[in-house]
Amino acid sequence: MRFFPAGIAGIFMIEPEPIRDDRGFFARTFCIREFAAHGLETQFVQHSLSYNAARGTLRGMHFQREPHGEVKVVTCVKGAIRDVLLDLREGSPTLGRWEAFDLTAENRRSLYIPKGIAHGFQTLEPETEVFYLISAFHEPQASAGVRHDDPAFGIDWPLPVSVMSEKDRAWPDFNG
Ligand SMILES: Cc1cn([C@H]2C[C@H](O)[C@@H](COP(=O)(O)OP(=O)(O)O[C@H]3O[C@@H](C)C(=O)[C@@H](O)[C@H]3O)O2)c(=O)[nH]c1=O
Repeated sequence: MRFFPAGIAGIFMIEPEPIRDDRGFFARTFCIREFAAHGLETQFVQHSLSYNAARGTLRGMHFQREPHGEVKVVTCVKGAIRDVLLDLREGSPTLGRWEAFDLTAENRRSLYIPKGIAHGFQTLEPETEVFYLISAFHEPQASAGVRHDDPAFGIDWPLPVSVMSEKDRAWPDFNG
């Protein structure tokens, strides 16, 4: 695997290194040793799948409050997404900054998302599936979010929103 640090500290884009032969390839997508060598979380207590029927579906921007902060590794295994990461870590030099990445079934890229980073994505194709490794258990009381169009951040989304949850429409304005 190759690990590329993003502009926001602590975020990595990860690419598999396929070993090819006549049948296709074999590629490692997670390795405790390699993650540990990069100082990354290695314990992922939940693996989850997000299926999205329509192009333009938007989920986000989500994080869990401490002490239930979660590290996530996100991979698009079918279709394509524009994935957006927003730094909400108190004291971070990039607090309030966001960064976007295209993850597709074809490019097979993953994103390593540290605690305190809000995460969201919009599907670029119908029938899109997103696979997660998550380091903490789901704690509904600790779930938090900011609106995808909060003027405090000015996130650029690629498409008009086709489908979104009521919860995600209703996140209040960010007040620092
Ligand atoms: C996230 C999550 C949801 N659920 C349940 C709650 C609810 O009934 C249903 C759908 O939940 P949500 O509406 O929160 O699903 P969704 O909006 O897809 O939530 C996800 O969004 C992206 C952007 C992330 O970064 C993820 O960490 C997660 O927050 O699944 C779990 O049981 N475990 C989980 O870990």
